[in-house]
Amino acid sequence: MQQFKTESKKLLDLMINSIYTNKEIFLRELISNASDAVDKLNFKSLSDSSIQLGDEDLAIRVSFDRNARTLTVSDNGIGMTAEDLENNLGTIAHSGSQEFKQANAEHQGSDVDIIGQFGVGFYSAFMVASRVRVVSRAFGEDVAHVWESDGLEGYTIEEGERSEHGTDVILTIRENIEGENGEPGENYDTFLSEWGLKDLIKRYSNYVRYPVQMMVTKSREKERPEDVGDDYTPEYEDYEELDTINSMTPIWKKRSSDVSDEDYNEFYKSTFHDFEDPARTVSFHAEGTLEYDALLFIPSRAPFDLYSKDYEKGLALYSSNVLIQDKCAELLPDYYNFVRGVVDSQDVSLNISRETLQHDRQLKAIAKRIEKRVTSELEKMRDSDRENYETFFENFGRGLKFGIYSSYGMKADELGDLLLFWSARENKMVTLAEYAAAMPEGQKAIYYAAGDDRERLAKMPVVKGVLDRGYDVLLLTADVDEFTFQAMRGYTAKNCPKVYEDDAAREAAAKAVADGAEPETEDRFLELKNVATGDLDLATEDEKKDAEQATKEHGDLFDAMKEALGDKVEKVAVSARLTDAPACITTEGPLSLEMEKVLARGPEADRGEMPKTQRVLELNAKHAVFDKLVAAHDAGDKDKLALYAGLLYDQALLVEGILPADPVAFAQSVCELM
Ligand SMILES: Nc1ncnc2c1ncn2[C@@H]1O[C@H](COP(=O)(O)OP(=O)(O)OP(=O)(O)O)[C@@H](O)[C@H]1O
Repeated sequence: MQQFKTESKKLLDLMINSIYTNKEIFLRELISNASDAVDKLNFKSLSDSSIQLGDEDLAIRVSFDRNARTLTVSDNGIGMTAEDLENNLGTIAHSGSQEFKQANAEHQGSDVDIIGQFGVGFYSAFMVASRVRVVSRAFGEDVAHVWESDGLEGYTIEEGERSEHGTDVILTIRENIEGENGEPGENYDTFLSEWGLKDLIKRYSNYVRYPVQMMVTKSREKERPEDVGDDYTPEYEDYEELDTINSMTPIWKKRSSDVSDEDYNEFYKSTFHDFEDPARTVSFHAEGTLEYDALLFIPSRAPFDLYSKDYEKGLALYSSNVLIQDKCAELLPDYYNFVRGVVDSQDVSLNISRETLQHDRQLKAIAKRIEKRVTSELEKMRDSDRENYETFFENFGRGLKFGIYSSYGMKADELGDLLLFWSARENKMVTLAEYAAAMPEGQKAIYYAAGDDRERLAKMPVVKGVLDRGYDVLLLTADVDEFTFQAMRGYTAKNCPKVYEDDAAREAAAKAVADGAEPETEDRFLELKNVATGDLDLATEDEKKDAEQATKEHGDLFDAMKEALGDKVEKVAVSARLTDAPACITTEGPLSLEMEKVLARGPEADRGEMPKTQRVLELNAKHAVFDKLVAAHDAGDKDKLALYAGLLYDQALLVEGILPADPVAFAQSVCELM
């Protein structure tokens, strides 16, 4: 059989320039290799008693020399022989670490956490280095070897010196490239600066299990000379000290019973840059085909940019303690975009650049589980910690409602129970289930009113009308509320009690159920009804009769008023929902006044595609104003009737929070009347 021939130069070029989107990850790759090398020696020491290692002996060191433009990553791990250098660094896509993992698969426990698998990470060094020199001495060997390459033509291996086992990877960092013609340049100097390197170590390698150390410059007060007076100003000096930069132990791998709330809170605040403790912390370990640890936080307050388009949702994704993605968006649905946290799995199949996963389905499986956990945590909070849940809902409720609306109600079953709305009767936030449970027998709908101000809504005649009949009204004040309700028909059908046409039907059904039979009477689902739209079907038989009578009697009056109002209204009619107020505006069809208002602020209005409400001017036939209307009409005073009709229409809109289309004309009409 013929062997494939590889064009190594081209392959190397591909490796260096095409795999990674982010140059800075080279440091993550070199530190991961160093960690693997230390891990291998550690593993060897566990099975070979002649090797004595103290835990504190094992470390990774990062250093740099700005003048020589070198950056060195050193470890005192297993090291490489000349043959290893040839095999591992001279062969692209040969992973000594993967081989090691396979060879020792049976004996590995949690003491080993080998990261390398593809055999390419090392070459990422050439993204930032013009030359790489590797000085390595294998454990148990007397001589060291030096591998060197400029990443273009090939490499050399020679004998060299190193005082003990381990490896130094020395990069000659490229010169900065100036930006040209508006194109950004490249600043390689950050890889030769203390803060730049510290930042990268913390970001990508914070949880590597061995210490990553670096000499750092610190400042201290100089010793005070003796006999100094009170006016002595302290002097400071810089000094250098070896610091461990990474925090090593991933808190999410610890059992939650071993971690204090304070530690979780501290971790949350420092990692996700919040100054308040999280409202909830959830940590769990998933087992099965895909094993992973997850640590999730529900913040106490919304970040200022939560609703801006720059906000990025996502959880940090780690594999073998190394950061793969800062914000893996696929792990969270949009409506849980506020959740922060970490997922760490050794089992996920990474793509070669270690920047994403190869298999979507693994992410999907994790995301599903996370969603369930967040939902149940929120339910727990809703039921046992209502005050904090209300704060949570104030912060993040809009996203949940939007989740129902934008999924066309598909998410209503999951999210519907988490919603809270203001109850006008109870004067507090309630869930739909709580509303339904408190309904008096015979109530056929969940009533709501929508507008931007709760106080104003509570005073609306149509709201009072329903409250007076003994039914609670939910006061919705968020833009998305009514749109969400429209997507929740399926929710009430499934999750709320059934309702019947009348008492007799309900009693017949209850009796049938008690007798163990199928109820013959038809039930229907509890509708969500805006108190200012359509027929509320609340009038008593007497009221209905009165309304019919008034309609018959004053048909001409209504026609005349409709004529005066023109296409502002569909019709003028007798109201069955008003008690004290003279008139109100209601709508027919699916669009309410509030929805029209919301849409007028959105892109539909800019495109000139605004749907219009079908408005009805409803009159209270028992109000003194009605008598005035009748009198004006009977006297044939068309002008007066038109004036009254216009005024009633405008003031009814004002009550709804809508300014008259022509405020000047409205003011003039009021004066005329006076
Ligand atoms: N510091 C080191 N000490 C000892 N061996 C090393 C060191 N760095 C690299 N190696 C060897 O070189 C091999 C190739 O390294 P490289 O970074 O290219 O790939 P990898 O770490 O195996 O896989 P991945 O591409 O997934 O990171 C490693 O598998 C390891 O055997």
